[in-house]
Amino acid sequence: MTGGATLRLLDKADKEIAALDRTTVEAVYRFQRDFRKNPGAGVFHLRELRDDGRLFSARVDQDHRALLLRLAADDWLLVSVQHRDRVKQHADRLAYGINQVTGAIEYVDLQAVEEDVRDAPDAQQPVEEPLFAHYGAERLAELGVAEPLIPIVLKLTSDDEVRALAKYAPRHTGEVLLRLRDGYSYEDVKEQVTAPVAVKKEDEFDAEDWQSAAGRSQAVVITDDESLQSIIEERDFGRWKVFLHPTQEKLVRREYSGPARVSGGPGTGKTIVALHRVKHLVDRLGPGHTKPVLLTTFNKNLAADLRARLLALGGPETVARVDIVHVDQLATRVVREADPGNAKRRIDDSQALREWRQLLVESGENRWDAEFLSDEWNQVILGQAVRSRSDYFVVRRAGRGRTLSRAERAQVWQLAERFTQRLELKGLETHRQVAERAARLELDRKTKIDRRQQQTDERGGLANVHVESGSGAFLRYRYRHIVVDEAQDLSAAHWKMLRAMVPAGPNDIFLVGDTHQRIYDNQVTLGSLGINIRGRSSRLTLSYRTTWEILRDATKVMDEAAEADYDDLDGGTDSLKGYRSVLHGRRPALHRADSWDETLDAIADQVKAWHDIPRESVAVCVPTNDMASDVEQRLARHGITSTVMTRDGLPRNEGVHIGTMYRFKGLEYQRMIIAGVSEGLVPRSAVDAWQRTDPLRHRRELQRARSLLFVAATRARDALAIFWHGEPSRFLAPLGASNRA
Ligand SMILES: Nc1ncnc2c1ncn2[C@@H]1O[C@H](COP(=O)(O)OP(=O)(O)OP(=O)(O)O)[C@@H](O)[C@H]1O
Repeated sequence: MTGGATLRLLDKADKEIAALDRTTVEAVYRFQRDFRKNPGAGVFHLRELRDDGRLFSARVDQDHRALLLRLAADDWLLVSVQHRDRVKQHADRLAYGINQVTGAIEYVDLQAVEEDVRDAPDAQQPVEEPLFAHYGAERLAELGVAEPLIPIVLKLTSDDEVRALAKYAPRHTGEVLLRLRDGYSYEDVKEQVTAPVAVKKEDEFDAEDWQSAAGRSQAVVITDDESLQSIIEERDFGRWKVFLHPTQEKLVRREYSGPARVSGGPGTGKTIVALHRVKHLVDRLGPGHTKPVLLTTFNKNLAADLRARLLALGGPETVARVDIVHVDQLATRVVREADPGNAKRRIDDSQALREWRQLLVESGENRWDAEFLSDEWNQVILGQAVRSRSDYFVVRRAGRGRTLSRAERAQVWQLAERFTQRLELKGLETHRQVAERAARLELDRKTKIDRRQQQTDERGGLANVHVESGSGAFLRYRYRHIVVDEAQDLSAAHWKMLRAMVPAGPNDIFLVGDTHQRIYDNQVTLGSLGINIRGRSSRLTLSYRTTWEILRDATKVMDEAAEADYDDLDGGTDSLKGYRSVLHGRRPALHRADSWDETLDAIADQVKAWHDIPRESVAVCVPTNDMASDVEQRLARHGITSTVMTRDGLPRNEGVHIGTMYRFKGLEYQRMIIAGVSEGLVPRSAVDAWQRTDPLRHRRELQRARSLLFVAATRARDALAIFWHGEPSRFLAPLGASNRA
C-alpha cells in the first residue's frame, strides 16, 4: 500500500487519547500524520487482529498501538489507542460491528467495561435484583443497546455500575440505559431515545457497507495535522465542533422546502446546530465576496458570542460570508439607511416603561397604569402596526386580558399619541418602534423587488426592461438564507422584517429557540407573519450542558405551570417531553438565610468553597440591579474579584460574573449561585396585583418569572446553589424549599 488514506476518529477515542500521558499524545499526533500519508509504511507494523480483514493494530510508539477498523481499502477508523500489552492479552475482547437499529459503527472494549463495572463502588455490595434483566436481551437489542454488551447489561445491579458502563459503551447504549434508569418506560425510551436515531424501515441498510455506516456514526474525518490536535487539546470546548449527535447532524444537513424550526430544552445544542447549519449553508455557496447568509440573535452579547464560535468552527472563510448582527441592530441599520440623518437615542422596554410612568405622573393621569399602557402600546399599537385612532377602535386585542370600551380606547389612544410626542421631543426611540419601521421599510422594498421581477418575467427577461431609477430594479433581497438563534424572544415586527429580507424558498429561514425560556413578552404566530414552519419543526432533547440532577430540579420549577402555556411559535404548544441528560452530579443545594445581608455573606462563603475552579467559571444571579451591586461590594469585602454584567455585556472578563437573571440568557457557567429567590422578588410582588384585575396578565407574568428562573438555573453545568431569605419563592416549593427546614 502506498498513497494517502482517509483517517477518521470515532467518538470517545478522543477522550481515551486525551487521558494518555503527554509523550504518547504527541506520538499519536505524529502517527495520524504519517498514517494518513501511507498506512502501508513498515514502521506501523500494521497487523490484522482478526481474520475478517476489519480490525488492525498499528504501532504508535514503542509501547502503544492504535486500533483501527478498515472501512474500505484506503479508509480507516481510529477506535482506540492502548498499551501494547493490553492489546496482546485482550485482543479477543474487542468487539465491533454495525448496530442493527442505528446503523452506526460501534466499538467496545469488553475487558475495560468489565474491569470498570467491577470497580464501581456498589459492585462490592451483596447482589441485588439486576436492573435490566426483566427486559430480556431481545428487547434491549430492539432499543439499540450494543449487542456485545447485553450480557453485561443484564447483570448490572446499581447506578454506579450503569454509569461505569456508560462511560465505555457506545453513546446510544449509554443514553438508553440511563433513560431506563431514570424510570422511563420501555415505550417512552423507544420513542424518545431510539426512534430519533434509528434507521427508518424503508431505508434498509447494507450490513456490510462500513463506509456508509461511518456516515451514520459519530466519527470525524481527520483532515489535517491540526484537526486531531484541536479535538484533543480543546477537550469539551472542541468536541461540539466535530461530534454532533445524530439528531443534531440530521437537522444541520437536511434540505428544507421552506422555513424550519428547531426547539429543545436548555443546553440541547440549539445554538450549536444553528452554527453548523450556517457553516453548511456557506459551504454550499459558490465562491464570492458577498454575505448572503444572515446569522442573527436577540442581543449584542449573544451576537458577539456567535461570531466567536462561528470563527472557531469555520474559520475566517466562513465568517466572511455571514452577516452576524443582533436583530435590533439590523433594524437600526435598515432605518438608518432610509433616514441617514436620524440621531435618536435607542431605549429598551424598561426605559420606555419609565417614560410612561413619568408621563402619567406629569399629566396627573391616574386612571391607567404605566405597565398596562406600555404593553398595550408594544403589543397592540406597535405590534399590529395600528396607525390611526379609527384603526385602534377596531383592532383585535387577543390575549390582552381586560377588554376596553370605545371610550377607553379613545383615552388610551390619546395617551399613546402623547407618549410618542414625548419620545420625539426627547430625541428617543424605542427598539420596538425601530423594529416596526424597519419591518415596514423592508416590506416596501420586497414589494418593489417582486413587482420588478414580475415585470421582468412578463417582458421576457432583464434585457428588455427599461430601468427606472429608484424603482427597485437595482434592489435585491438582502440574503439567501437567514438563521435565527433565541427565536422565542423576537417580536412580530422582527419576524416581518426578516421575512421580507429573504426570498421565500428552500432553506430560506432556519430558527432555533425554546419558548420555555421566553423572558420578553413577545408571543407570535409565525404562520400569520408569512413564515410557515408547519411540517418542518423538530425538537432536540439531550442536554449537553446540565447534569441530570440540575435539569430535573429546573424542570420541576416549570412543571407547576400548565404545559399548554408554552407555545410552539405557531399557535400550537411545545413541551419538554423527553428532555434529558446523561451527565451526573450533585443535586442543587437550597439554602435559607434570615436576611439579604446574611445571604450576601453566604454567597461569599460559597464562592470561596469553590476555590478549585477559576473565578470566571462561577456566576451569581440575582433578581435586581441593586442586589447585583450588593453582591459585588460584599464579595470585594471578602477579597473576591467580580464583574457585574451590563446591558452591553461584561466590562471585563475578570472574577466572578454577577448579573440579573435577564443577563444570563444564552450563557453557561460551570457553577452558579442564584440568590434572592424569595417571595416578593421571584416573582416580584407587583405581579400578584394582576390576579384580580387582569387574570390573564397575571398568568403571563407568572409564566415569565418562572421562565426567568428556569433560564438562570439551566446555565449551570455542574453545580447550582440557590439562596433565599424571608419566604422561599413559590416556584421553589416543588424542590422542597420551606422555612420549616
Ligand atoms: N454535539 C455536541 N457535542 C459536545 N458538546 C455539545 C454538543 N452540542 C452541544 N454541546 C455543548 O452543550 C452546551 C449547550 O449548547 P448550546 O448552547 O448550543 O445549547 P442551547 O440549546 O442553545 O442552550 P440554551 O437554550 O440554554 O441557550 C454548549 O457548551 C455546547 O458546546
